[in-house]
Amino acid sequence: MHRRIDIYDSTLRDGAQGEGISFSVLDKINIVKALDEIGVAFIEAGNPGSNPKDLEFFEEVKHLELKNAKLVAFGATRRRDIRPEEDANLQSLLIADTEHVAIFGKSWDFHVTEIINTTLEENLRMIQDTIRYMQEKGKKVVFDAEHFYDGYKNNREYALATVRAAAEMDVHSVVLCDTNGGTTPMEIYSITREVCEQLDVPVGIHCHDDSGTAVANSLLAVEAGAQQVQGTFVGFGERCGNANLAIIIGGLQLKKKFQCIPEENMELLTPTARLIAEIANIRLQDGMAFVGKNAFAHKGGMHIDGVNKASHSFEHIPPEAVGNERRFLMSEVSGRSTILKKINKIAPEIQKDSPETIAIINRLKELEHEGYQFEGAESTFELVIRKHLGKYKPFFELENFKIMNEKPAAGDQFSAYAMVKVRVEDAVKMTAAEGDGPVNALDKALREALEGFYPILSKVALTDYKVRVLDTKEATAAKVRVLITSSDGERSWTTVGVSTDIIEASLTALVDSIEIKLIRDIEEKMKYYL
Ligand SMILES: CC(=O)SCCNC(=O)CCNC(=O)[C@H](O)C(C)(C)COP(=O)(O)OP(=O)(O)OC[C@H]1O[C@@H](n2cnc3c(N)ncnc32)[C@H](O)[C@@H]1OP(=O)(O)O
Ligand SMILES: CC(=O)C(=O)O
Repeated sequence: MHRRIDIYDSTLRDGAQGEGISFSVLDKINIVKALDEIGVAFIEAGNPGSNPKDLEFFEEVKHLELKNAKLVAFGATRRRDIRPEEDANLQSLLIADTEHVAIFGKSWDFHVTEIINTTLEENLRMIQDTIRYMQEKGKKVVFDAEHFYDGYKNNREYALATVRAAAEMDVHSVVLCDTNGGTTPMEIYSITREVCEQLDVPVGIHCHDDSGTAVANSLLAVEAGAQQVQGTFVGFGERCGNANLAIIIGGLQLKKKFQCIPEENMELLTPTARLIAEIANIRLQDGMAFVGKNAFAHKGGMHIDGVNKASHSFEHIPPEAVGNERRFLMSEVSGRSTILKKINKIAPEIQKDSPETIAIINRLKELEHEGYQFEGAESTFELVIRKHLGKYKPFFELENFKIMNEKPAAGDQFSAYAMVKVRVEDAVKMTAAEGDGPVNALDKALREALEGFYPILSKVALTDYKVRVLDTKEATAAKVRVLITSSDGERSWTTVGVSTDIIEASLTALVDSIEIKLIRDIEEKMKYYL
């Protein structure tokens, strides 16, 4: 292992400056626990001078025992022309009662004279007075040199003077910020290297992603000598976001052998990223490196064939190393190896060259051509395989159904009614149900009709319903693809239907969903008796 890198997470401070992000005190506490568990060194947990919620949080968080991370409260240097003890924001920082505080100060001469409207000399005094005051109060100070790289490019001597002013005070670290996210990777490397050579205190890096290079910039800053990396765990933050720490940790620890978090916690990388996204109520991008749902999803037939022979043929690291998982996607670009894996779950005797394998691939391609997509709906594909192999017996027959829409809806509650007639062997049952729309009414009527025959269906609920119009030129006569996700509380599965009639497409997906549940039920029972 190379040197240790301090991971400094600002999800709760700079992350909270991202559009659409708002944490409750409990959300913040839960994120602190997750970050501590995975083993980041610092958690910049809020800006106590900004709002009462952050102050309340710092009061609450005192009761938490952290095993790895140190909490940091964040705020600006004192305002111009006043003493630190007169500055309300600095007083709030003290109330937060953390061992470390982060103080951001100006490093770009233009910001000093045009944004905070003071002199270059007063700004240097603001930096040193604030650090001294905090140190007198027993705090360890992280100094964030805001806009350092833009400042360096505009007035190198002055930018360096601001970080020297902080370093002379023997701060915990001086962090170089690419606040506007516009600095290129090689500029970051050479400027950071120069600063690291000049300062006697540890240097950190804080990048924003406005040029899409925040991760690359952070990695290069470490190569140039930075010892602390600031960012947010899944990358959200002001404007385009902050450097994504999950990706940085993956890159630094697995590829460059720096130690960012305890080695045994690397497998928490994906669960932690997903938990933080969940708490923040954002969707983690499927394509996110290391931790995204697609990071190890293989679609091309040749890739799948390669991965089955040797996983590193198309994977840069094993997914388990970061707690992620490999997925093989079913589609028209799948080869026989992928399809065979699915077929073998139902008929282990079938080989790659068996005529059944070829016939099922051809059927898959035909169906995709008609508008089906099985990537997210493998349950329907399982039924295609079963039907093709003769390993399928319908559980029921839908003899007929009728749907009525009503507008305005009676009592403003339901807008649609459905009647269905089903046959199970010689028994026939008719039911009617009302629903929030035709598909909801049909779903309810169908389940009600079948529950008498198959009580297990009472556990099934529809959890997601998506419609995609496939040929927009045809307007209302266009084909639609309906994806339905169902759950029985333990498992969820997705089925698909395609038709020019949205009701028919929904019905196909609904029937497949019910059949899959009944097949799983039989499989469970067989396992029990074997
Ligand atoms: C790059 C970064 O991400 S830095 C962090 C940015 N984060 C935030 O702004 C979120 C939290 N901020 C807030 O809640 C509020 O801005 C507060 C409570 C801190 C301050 O609110 P207000 O007193 O109403 O000031 P407002 O936000 O309008 O303006 C900022 C003030 O801070 C001053 N200021 C800005 N940076 C600094 C600094 N590094 N040192 C000292 N003063 C500063 C500005 O000069 C301005 O004061 P002025 O109006 O006297 O010129
Ligand atoms: C300090 C900070 O958040 C920045 O400069 O971007």
